[in-house]
Amino acid sequence: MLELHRVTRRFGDKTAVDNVSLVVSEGEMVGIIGASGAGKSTLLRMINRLADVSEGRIVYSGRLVSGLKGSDLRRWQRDCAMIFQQFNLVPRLDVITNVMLGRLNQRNSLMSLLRIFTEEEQLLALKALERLGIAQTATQRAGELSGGQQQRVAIARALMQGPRMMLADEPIASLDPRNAQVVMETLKSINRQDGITVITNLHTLDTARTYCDRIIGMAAGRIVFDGTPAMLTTDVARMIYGAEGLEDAFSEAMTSTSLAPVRPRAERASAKGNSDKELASTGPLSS
Ligand SMILES: Nc1ncnc2c1ncn2[C@@H]1O[C@H](COP(=O)(O)OP(=O)(O)OP(=O)(O)O)[C@@H](O)[C@H]1O
Repeated sequence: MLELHRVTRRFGDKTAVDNVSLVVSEGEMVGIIGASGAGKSTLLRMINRLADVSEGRIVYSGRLVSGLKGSDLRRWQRDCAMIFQQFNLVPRLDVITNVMLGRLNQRNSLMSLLRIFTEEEQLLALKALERLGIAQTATQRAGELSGGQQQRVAIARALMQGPRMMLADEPIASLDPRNAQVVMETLKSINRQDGITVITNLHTLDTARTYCDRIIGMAAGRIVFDGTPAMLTTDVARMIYGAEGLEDAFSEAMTSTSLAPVRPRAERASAKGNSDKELASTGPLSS
């Protein structure tokens, strides 16, 4: 169980996250929504300890995460994998090496420095890529892949860490609706099949509603809504986004997964371009 107790983060005189308390149970799939600047990224970054809390405590399974240092902190960051909007891969390295980099926290520094990976690690990386339907890209440079493929490589890298929790900071914000859908289905499958807790920041309401069991709404650094998708009415959305932000939250121009009803794989494969090849190879996750 992850617990946040009265967590605040300030940057100078700006309060990005304001007195947030929250409990997330093992195996939940939680979406965090809110207007730009609401504090969603800062909240996730504090959980992963990419940012420190200014006040308050973060506890996981009884351990004070917000106080961890050195190897304990590295172990936590391995248990609590994070993926980002911009994928954060090493573009000039091949895909499989990028995935194996997910093991860095678990190996000695000389082997890491020389990028020597064991056969077992290579097999694990291939398995992760296979699961995400992109094993055929293993030897390609990561920078040559489409955005949707790159995000799946990032998820494979996160899986290599053997995490207990996966944090995703706007994982679909740079993707077209169809790739966004594939990535969200992947996260859902990781949550359902592996029992990994997933907490993801999302821009649009429909995506949160479709994929998450629980939605947390933030505004001005505070939690203003915490409930099921069914409880997320238009009035609640107005409170989260403000009247002027509401249109954006529902906007089809923003990344949304609602525009792309899943078509049979064969149909998708016969459609145009690279992204369709990619979708044709996504395996059971995209079906
Ligand atoms: N490193 C930083 N230094 C100064 N201010 C920051 C920093 N990081 C975040 N902030 C500020 O804190 C507030 C919350 O930012 P945050 O990125 O957490 O919001 P967000 O809800 O994730 O927004 P977006 O959806 O645009 O990513 C914003 O006003 C932002 O400008």
